[in-house]
Amino acid sequence: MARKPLIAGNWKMNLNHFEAIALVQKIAFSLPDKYFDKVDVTVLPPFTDIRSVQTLVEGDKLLLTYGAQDVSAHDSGAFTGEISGSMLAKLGCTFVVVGHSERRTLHGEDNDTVLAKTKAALKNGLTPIVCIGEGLNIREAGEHVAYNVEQLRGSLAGLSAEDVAKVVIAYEPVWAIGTGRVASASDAQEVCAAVRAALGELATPAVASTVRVLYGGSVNAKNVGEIVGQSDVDGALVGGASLKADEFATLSAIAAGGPLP
Ligand SMILES: O=C(CO)COP(=O)(O)O
Repeated sequence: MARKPLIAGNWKMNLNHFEAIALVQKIAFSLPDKYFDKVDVTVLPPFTDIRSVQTLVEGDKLLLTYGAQDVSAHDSGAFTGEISGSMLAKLGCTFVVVGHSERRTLHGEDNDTVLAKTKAALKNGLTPIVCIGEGLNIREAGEHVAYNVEQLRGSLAGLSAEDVAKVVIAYEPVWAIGTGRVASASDAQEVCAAVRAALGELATPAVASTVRVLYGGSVNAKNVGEIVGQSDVDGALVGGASLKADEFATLSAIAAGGPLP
């Protein structure tokens, strides 16, 4: 079954709400509506920008969507500093990133936490973009496929096939994030294909054939074409290049199959 590519811009901790509005306006201007038949485009700003992005997207009826970079595993209550899935849903978010390697590494999130956050997203009608990815030592030891499959299983453990059908997976090798060192297209394909096979076992092959599996790590307008050209890679989770409107629009257009805007 044909899967519509998804280009997701993870802004990380960059841009205040004024800057967010300017960037979304520029992306929308650079990427005419016709592209959205062939690619889904979403931006994932910091929490403090989301209300402003919502106002712009709804007010101007933009076709791009938006989401958040994290969600609490809890519904509400005494969790200082956390943001719940229902709060994000109320702001019209479509997606939420869970288990980004920066959260796994810098904030000690393990697969159980990622699973709890994935469930919190699903419970609130948000599409979780569940991130997995190996460090350099694992890649160099040649254990990357098994490692990623294990992380996937742990992060989705016990979900029904119906719920697995609602997630997006992002394979982001840690050594390729923000380093300029992009995995080769065949490296991306190797792990994304293994992810799809594992999804087939966790749910069913029919479900696995519908789930979008993204690649992330130093994606830009120059390399996105080859990466999303792989049969099991259905788009990209883009960091640095998502902060540049022209480049993000161009790489989204390439994922749509062109022409360039
Ligand atoms: O972590 C990433 C997206 O979530 C990738 O970041 P870069 O594209 O900056 O390498």
